[in-house]
Amino acid sequence: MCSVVKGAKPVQQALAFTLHLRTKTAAWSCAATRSRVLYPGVHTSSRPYCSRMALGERLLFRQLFESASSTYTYLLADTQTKEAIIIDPVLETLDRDLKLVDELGVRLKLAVNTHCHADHITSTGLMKKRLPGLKSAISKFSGASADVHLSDGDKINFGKHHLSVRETPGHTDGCVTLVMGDQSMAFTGDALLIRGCGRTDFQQGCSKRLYESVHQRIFTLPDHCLIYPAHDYKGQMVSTVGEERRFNPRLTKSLEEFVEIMENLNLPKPAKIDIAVPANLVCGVHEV
Ligand SMILES: N[C@@H](CCC(=O)N[C@@H](CSS)C(=O)NCC(=O)O)C(=O)O
Ligand SMILES: [Fe+2]
Repeated sequence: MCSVVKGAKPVQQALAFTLHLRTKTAAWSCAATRSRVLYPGVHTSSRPYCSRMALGERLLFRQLFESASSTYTYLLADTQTKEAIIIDPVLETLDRDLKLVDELGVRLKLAVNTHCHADHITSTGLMKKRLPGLKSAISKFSGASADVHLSDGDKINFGKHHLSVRETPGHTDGCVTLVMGDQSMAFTGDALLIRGCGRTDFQQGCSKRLYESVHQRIFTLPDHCLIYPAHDYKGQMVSTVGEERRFNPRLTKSLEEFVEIMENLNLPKPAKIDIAVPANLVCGVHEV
């Protein structure tokens, strides 16, 4: 049964985190061909863990990409019970994602958004219509409607696996990072991007809060913990906590320098912000 267990205490969480050193050979896929198609001129084949398909016993893991908004969607499932969850699915790739779910024979139980996205419309609302029984989830601080409102410490169970919810506000009030139970991987949404981070100039953004979120709630994970963000604009697919702690050009700086950097990004606003935010506040579909 896939479920969200509310309000696990930090001590309980810590006990649940049994660091599982994986000695078995994981299944890998060849990243080179796909990378060349998706990102001409960008060579990612030197980082084979980018296309890691299974991290260990009974875990199915897929990283999917939506090219118009450069969004990553993640599918995770227990290969024995077939219970699955999807993170940050995009409207434009709904059919692709549902086809994959069908082909892999997994049962999607929960569609989670890491935050109320400003650049694309989520497919969670339409996905629920196509898959009766599917529930949606988003942070209680997002202001968005969903079947489940997530809080810090909640556990999202799927089969024998779970993701722990860590609130990581700053890009928006309702940003969460989802951490695998064994802390082997973290889905950081737009809080922490690879060698970057989410902007803080709209949707209640606050650079000081984001800095504290990343340092206190993400950089405290083990160095080997894989970082899977919601976006990448340079063809990068995965990083680690250790890498970002050492090489992130924004978050290796002092708080004061970070705030200064964020105040001077001068990014154009996302092209779809005026339609995406209102739509995402109602799960991606306006009720008629
Ligand atoms: N050009 C894109 C929007 C790009 C953008 O603003 N990305 C966001 C994440 S989506 S809310 C961001 O935080 N970027 C940080 C950065 O440093 O790039 C569009 O028009 O959609
Ligand atoms: Fe965002």
